[in-house]
Amino acid sequence: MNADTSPLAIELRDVRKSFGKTEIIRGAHLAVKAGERVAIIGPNGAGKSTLFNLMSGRFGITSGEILLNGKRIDGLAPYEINRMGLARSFQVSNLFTRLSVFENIRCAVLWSMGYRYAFWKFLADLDDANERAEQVLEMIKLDRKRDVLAMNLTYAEQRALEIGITIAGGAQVILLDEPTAGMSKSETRRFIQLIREVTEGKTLLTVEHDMGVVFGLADRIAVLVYGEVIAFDTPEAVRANPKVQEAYLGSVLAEQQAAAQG
Ligand SMILES: Nc1ncnc2c1ncn2[C@@H]1O[C@H](COP(=O)(O)OP(=O)(O)OP(=O)(O)O)[C@@H](O)[C@H]1O
Repeated sequence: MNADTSPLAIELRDVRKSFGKTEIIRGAHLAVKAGERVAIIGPNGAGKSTLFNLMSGRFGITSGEILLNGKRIDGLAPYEINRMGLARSFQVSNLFTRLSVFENIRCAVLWSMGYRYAFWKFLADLDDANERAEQVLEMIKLDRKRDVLAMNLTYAEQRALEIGITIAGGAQVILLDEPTAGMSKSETRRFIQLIREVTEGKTLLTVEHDMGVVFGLADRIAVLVYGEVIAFDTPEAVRANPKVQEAYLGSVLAEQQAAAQG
């Protein structure tokens, strides 16, 4: 019996999702504890991004249940799920490129406060929003770039700004879709550290292809193959799991090792 009684931050119960006649998520189960860092890995097309889209409410599920902090969220709109404490980043850039770094963060903060074009409310909230935006800028180490337009940042800085936008509202469950994609090795190393810092004490789920990032960041790894979670365990246990070796890791590790040597 499992003696660990930590509360669950996010739970998937027999989740299924079809696009037309094709079932992409085929009875996925996952139970992530509050404060855990989890990486979701798996072959291309396994359904990793789809799983994120289901958790964040971008797509509706076909059947099953998704719970956030013990409450059902399947069927809710993305903004409702966000206000309940789940925020996600996207593979594709989500920045306002013609706004400054500070304004990007402040927009995200105001949005999370439920600001909806009410001018009196906007004025009342502005001091709080400014303060929170400054805190986030420091956390993502872009305070010295606060007035730079987002389009003039380096690629790695833009990715950091995206993380800032994702955490701006104070969500406790953070979903990051390939946060280090396209970065050099040294940028990736620094970025893993940044992710660790800004998600300290929060629950983190990442979709990730880079095994260095996965093994450097995750407390537990979920392996998704053809829309099913075939393993969910510590990095060591996942690495040693023959089912995972056969379905995915064996070939990926060999490829990444060859690339590192070549
Ligand atoms: N909106 C959609 N409509 C139809 N099919 C979709 C849609 N979104 C995803 N799919 C299909 O679902 C499958 C899983 O896609 P998904 O992007 O979730 O995989 P993934 O594991 O994230 O892949 P990758 O590692 O390549 O990013 C793919 O076959 C994809 O074509």
